[in-house]
Formats: sequence, structure tokens, C-alpha cells
Amino acid sequence: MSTIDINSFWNQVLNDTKKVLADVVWEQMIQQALFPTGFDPTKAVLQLAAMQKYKMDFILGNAQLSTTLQQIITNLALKNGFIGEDESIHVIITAIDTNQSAELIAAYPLTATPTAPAAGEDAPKPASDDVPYGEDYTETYADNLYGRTGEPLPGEVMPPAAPEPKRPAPANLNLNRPVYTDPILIDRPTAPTDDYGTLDEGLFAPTYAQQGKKPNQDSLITLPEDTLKPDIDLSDSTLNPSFTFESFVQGGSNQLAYAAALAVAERPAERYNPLFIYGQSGLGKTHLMHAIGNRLLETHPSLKVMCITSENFLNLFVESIRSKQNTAFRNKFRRVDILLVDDIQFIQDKRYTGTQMEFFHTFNDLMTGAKQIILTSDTLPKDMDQMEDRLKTRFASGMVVTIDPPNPEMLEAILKSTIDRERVKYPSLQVPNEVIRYLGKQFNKRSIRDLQGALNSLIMSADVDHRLDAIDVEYTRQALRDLIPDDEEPALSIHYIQTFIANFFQIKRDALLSQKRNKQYAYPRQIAMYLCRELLNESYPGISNAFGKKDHTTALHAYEKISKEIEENKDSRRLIDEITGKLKGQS
Ligand SMILES: Nc1ncnc2c1ncn2[C@@H]1O[C@H](COP(=O)(O)OP(=O)(O)OP(=O)(O)O)[C@@H](O)[C@H]1O
Repeated sequence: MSTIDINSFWNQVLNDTKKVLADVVWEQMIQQALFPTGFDPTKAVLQLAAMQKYKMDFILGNAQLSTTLQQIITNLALKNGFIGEDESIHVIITAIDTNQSAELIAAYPLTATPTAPAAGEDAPKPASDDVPYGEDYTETYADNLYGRTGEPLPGEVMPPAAPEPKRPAPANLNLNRPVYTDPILIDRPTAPTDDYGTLDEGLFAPTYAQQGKKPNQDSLITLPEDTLKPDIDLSDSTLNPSFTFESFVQGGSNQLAYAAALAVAERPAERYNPLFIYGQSGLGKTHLMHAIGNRLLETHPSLKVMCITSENFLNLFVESIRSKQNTAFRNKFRRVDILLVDDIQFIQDKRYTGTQMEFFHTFNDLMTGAKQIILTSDTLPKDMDQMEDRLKTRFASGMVVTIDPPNPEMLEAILKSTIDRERVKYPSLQVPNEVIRYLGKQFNKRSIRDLQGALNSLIMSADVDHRLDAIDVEYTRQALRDLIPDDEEPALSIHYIQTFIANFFQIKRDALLSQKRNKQYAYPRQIAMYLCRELLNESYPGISNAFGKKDHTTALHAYEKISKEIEENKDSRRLIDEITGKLKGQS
């Protein structure tokens, strides 16, 4: 048996199935639904993953489709010399949303073997009537297989509409509606019925495409319900206009995420819904998500795009309950066309069950209305220990893409593009290639935020020293000695921790040491004080003094607050672990 490049084999399968299936069937049931995950030549087993179980069921349950797929795979395996004449390939499909597997075609004997006819030849006749191609068998079969314009023929297999949502009788709606007395402490209702009377199943309502409409064209902005829709309050949406596709550098570590994001920006609510962007902190998830929102607003200015962090969603939800504005809150989120939620892992804490429930219903409403949802997270759905299961499965039900830590080449490309932008502000700025290479190497596998923080520090210090046009490696090493722990193992000191934390949170060191009380500065300051105590065992008066505080209880208070938070909140624990690791040069 030859060795096989599974991707090129799958490309052949895609090509051949495209020739014999209607475009809509091929696109939705093969191209967008299946991808290969493994091939075992010794057992002649090909493993495929299906994006959703209902698509897997449809393929398996449809004799025409499954037979065609099985035969084409077997044919190609024979042609490539992977199997002998009388052998066939066993195709196992696993649905990634439920992890259920089944073997293709087990129920169907091999019959006709579709192969494209040579020019001038008639299309081959199927060998048996087991393949239900329709009433006018010969004609339909030949027409269906070859010279397709993509339009399905009458009676031909069509992709399924998504499972119909099960809506309870309207009379039950109010009975099951939970009463939010304290949003943070709400427990998940144990009743088997859906608590709002909305959708617990049947997330996938027919999309625009399934309804025969093109969502990325005028339909999204001119649908009657859109024009009749009352104005939606988007004042809480915080789309950063500088996070665009144009300013996002693509490379090996983010290629798939970039391609999926672009596809969503071009055809929202059609292919990857929800789009779940996963990756460690500072690798570009937020940037990419905002790029989708910005592009959509550029191409469809009337789209209602809501971009928010999950923390803000939680705060607004709590506030809406306090002020009895639940309806306004729901209208705000459930009527948008595009919902972008950053750091969705934040609401996974058990204390936020009420917010999770609210988000669940927001999610369902939007999906049934064929609206696009995009989520970012530093935790994969399956690893969100305290997130409700029904949310976890929904998060993973569309497309999950990962952004990996960048390699030096990628970092260099990002540096070059950032330096070009900085030159608008500092026209004399010159950063030689050797410095760019040096920084790329030093920040290998670290976050892009760290790298940008270092570049900012470098530019600021060169500006102060009047040598924006004379930056070299030695100067860079000196200027960034506190930020490059790998280079010359700087001793851990209060000064080092202060600089590190300021860069980590992207604030100025002066602001960290100032009296400013906004959370943006106060929280990093408390973390820095906590770390000075924890890692250096510095005295509270010493720490308070180093932060310009006269009262030594400031450091004590900060230490106690952060210690308590770590105990109670997994995300805070993770954040402090991440910072500690980096401070010690372990990550
Ligand atoms: N590929 C890239 N090209 C250009 N800039 C990038 C890229 N990736 C990240 N950045 C920049 O790095 C910084 C951090 O990125 P971003 O905020 O998107 O990270 P994140 O993954 O959302 O982090 P977190 O999980 O901490 O929120 C931003 O300034 C962003 O513009």
C-alpha cells in the first residue's frame, strides 16, 4: 500500500463528488460538512469528521448520496493503488458536535460506479436499481451526474433543512419563565422543559441559504423584518476601528482562523456559525473578531453589529435586572444581526449561571434567526469546566479555529507592519533588520501583545534619548532589559515587576505608580503589589513606598484582595499563574 497524502486524496474526492452532485448538495453536505481526519492503509479505513451530526445522519440515511460518496472514495483508492480490485474502503464518519461515529454505506451494496465519461461518450448506466436516482432513472441519472450547472433537478436529493426547533405550547411560556431575584446566584432550572419556552434543541433553523436567499448580499440588510425593526441600542458596542483585516498580519499560526474570519465577513450566517476563535492571551483573537465586524459594517452599513466582552455582557445583564430593564436588555442583544463576544470563557464561573442562561437564550434566538455569532476565548469549549453543557456544545457546533503562538518570522512581519504605522507618529524612526530579528527571536512563542509592549517601550525610550534613527541591538537590549528575561536573566525586583506589569496590561509605568483609581490602573497595581509580596517577600511598607503610597495598608489590602480573588475565581488564578510564569521566564 502506498503512503498517502490524505489531503490530496480528499481533494480528489471533492473534485469527483462535485462533478456528480448538485452544487447545493455538494457544498452543504460534502465540501462544508466533511473533512478527513485519518487514513489507515493497512485496514483500508478512511476516517472523516462531520461538522454536525444532522449532516452525518443525512448522508448516512440517503442512499444516493452515501452510495455516490462511498463509490467515489473506493474508485479513487483503487485508482491510487491503495486497494485491490475486489476491496473497498471503509469510511467511518464521526460527528464532531456529538462525537458519535458510524460507518458509511454499511446498509448499501456497491452498485454503479460513477466516473466521468470521456467526451462524446454516453454517461454510464447504474448497475442496479438499488440506487434511487428517481423515476426517470436513466435520464435523471445522466443529467444529474454530468455537465451540471449546479441547479438541483426535480426530485433530486436536497440538503436537509436544519432540525426544526421544538417550541413548547405558548401557554407554558410564562409558567416556565424563571424569576431573576439575584442574577449571580440563579441555579440552572432542573425541569426537563426549556425554561424560557424557547429553544433547547433545534439550534439550526434554516439559514438564508437554505431558504434560497443570499445572506451576504442585500438580503441581510433589506429583509422586511430588518426595515421594520425598531432602532436597536448599540451604544454598548465597542468595535475598535483599528482592528481590521488590513492591519492583521497573517501567517502559519493564524492562517485557518484568518481564512474562517474572512469567510464569515464575506458570507455571514452562512458557513461558520458560530465562529469560535480560540488561542492564548494576546495572540490576535480580539483583533480578528473586530476585523469581521468592521468589514461587515463597511460592506453593509445598515447591519446591526454588537461587539462586547462577555464581562460587559454580564455587567449589563446584572444592571438590567437591578433596574428592571430585562426587556430592553434582551432587545439589545437578541435583535442584532451580528453578535461578537470577546473572552466568552469569562462567564464560565458557576457564580454566573444566570448570565450563562441569558446568553444561552440570546444565542438560540440569534441562531434561529440565522444571525451570525462570533466568540473568542482562551479556553476551548470542552475545557470550560463550569460552563453549562448546552452552551459548550453550541459553542463548538459551528467552526472552532485556533490561533497558535507565533514563530519568529511571523513576529518579524508583525513588527515591520507596526513600525510602518508608528512612523506616522515618529517620522525619523528607523529600526534596522538586525533589531527586528533580535526581537523576533526574543519573543518567540510569546504573545504579540508582549512584543508590541516591548516595541512601544523601545520607541518611547529612543524618543527620550533622541536616537529614534540610531536604534541598534545593544541599545534595544539595554532599553528592554526588564522585558526580555531570557536574554540576560534580569534579577526579579520591584522595579522589574512594575515594568513588566505595566507592559503586560499595556499601561504606562507612570500610570501604574500614580494615584489614579480607575480599574484600568488600580487592578494592575494591586496585582503588581501582590506579586512583590508573593515573589520577593517584600514588606508591606516597602511595597507601598515603592508605589508612592504613604499608608502601608495599601499593599496589605492589595495582597489580601488578590489572594481572595485567586481562591474564588479560576480566571484570576490563571491570569496570575500566567504572569508569574512569564516573570520567572518559564513561558
Ligand atoms: N496577526 C496580527 N497582526 C497584527 N497585530 C496583531 C496580530 N495578532 C495580534 N495583534 C495585536 O496584538 C495585540 C493583542 O491582540 P488581541 O487583543 O487581539 O489578543 P487576544 O488574543 O484577544 O488576547 P486576550 O485573550 O488577552 O484578549 C493587539 O494590539 C493586536 O492588534
